[in-house]
Amino acid sequence: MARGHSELTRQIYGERFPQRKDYGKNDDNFEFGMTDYLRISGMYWGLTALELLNQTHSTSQEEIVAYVKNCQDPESGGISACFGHDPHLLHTLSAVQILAMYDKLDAIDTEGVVKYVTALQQPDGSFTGDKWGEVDTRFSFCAVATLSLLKRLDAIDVDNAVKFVESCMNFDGGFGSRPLSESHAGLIYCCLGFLSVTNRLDIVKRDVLAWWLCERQLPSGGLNGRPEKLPDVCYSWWVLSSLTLLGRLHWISGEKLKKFILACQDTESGGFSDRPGDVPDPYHSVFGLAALSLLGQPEIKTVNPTYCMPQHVIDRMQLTPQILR
Ligand SMILES: COc1ccc(S(=O)(=O)N2Cc3cc(C#N)ccc3N(Cc3cncn3C)C[C@H]2Cc2ccccc2)cc1
Ligand SMILES: [Zn+2]
Repeated sequence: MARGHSELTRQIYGERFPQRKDYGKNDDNFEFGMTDYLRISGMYWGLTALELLNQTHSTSQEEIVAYVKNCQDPESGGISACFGHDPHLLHTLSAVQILAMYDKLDAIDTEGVVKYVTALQQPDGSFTGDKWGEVDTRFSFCAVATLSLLKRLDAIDVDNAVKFVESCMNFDGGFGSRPLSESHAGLIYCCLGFLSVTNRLDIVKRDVLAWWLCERQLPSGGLNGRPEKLPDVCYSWWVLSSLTLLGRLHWISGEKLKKFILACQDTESGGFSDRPGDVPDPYHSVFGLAALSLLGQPEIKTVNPTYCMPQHVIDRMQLTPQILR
């Protein structure tokens, strides 16, 4: 099993390794400034990793909730990665996931979030990521995941949103960013997560897609995101969660994959990197842990394959995203 839980905690907060990457409160250091653009998502990655490890964290929930609240744009209702940045669907979802984990959704203007998400739906059913207009199936998932966590899926045209995602399905059963875009494991997870939330997994070519997904496994045991690409720990999550939603997790070798994921854990800090020997980070740490959870690692709490959040949070919220058995 992954080395000490507290080592990963230190990796994320850097308290015991000041010379190492400090993701902590030291807001005048270089890394802190250079990661402003992803801060609230970085918080979701780090805090979810700690929740899956059943670790309390050194930063108080009140401080975290206050930070998230401060990132909500009063005008649009959207939430940004960092105070003063533009709101975006990616970060709005991360913010709602964090608050849902702590049962503190009432700390923000939830109707403002509903207004922001609803305003991003396009006539063809798709969603843009923000006001600058980039359409991507990633944002379809962010939209319905956010609204379902707020119990407000009624605010959008779900049937039209499903029609757009269905239009992005390829001959290989996979999905891309937009119609006719190449299949990619990350987008397949987003589209299956979208269909799981909207209870429309019936439209998927189940075994054609499951076959494409299990062919992501390489001799190293690791998974890649597209044919001919290198393995990467974050694809462990995208592919495994997708196979779990399809009821086909057993189509890959869990033992070989577990060996690859553990080979990516940094022996000094406890964090996970994309590939063995690379620098660890909170993103690959949470997706490595979440993948190990799907593989049944007993020391890690059960993760929900649709939301990438602790299952006990989804249960408390009485959410029942569709999963094919
Ligand atoms: C280190 O250069 C980067 C490059 C991009 C980004 S990013 O745009 O914010 N982002 C999130 C991300 C976070 C971290 C961490 N900590 C590290 C990487 C990484 N990538 C890049 C990556 C991951 N696997 C291989 N690659 C090259 C994905 C990317 C896109 C994404 C955003 C949100 C949700 C899912 C995926 C951040 C850092
Ligand atoms: Zn990666």
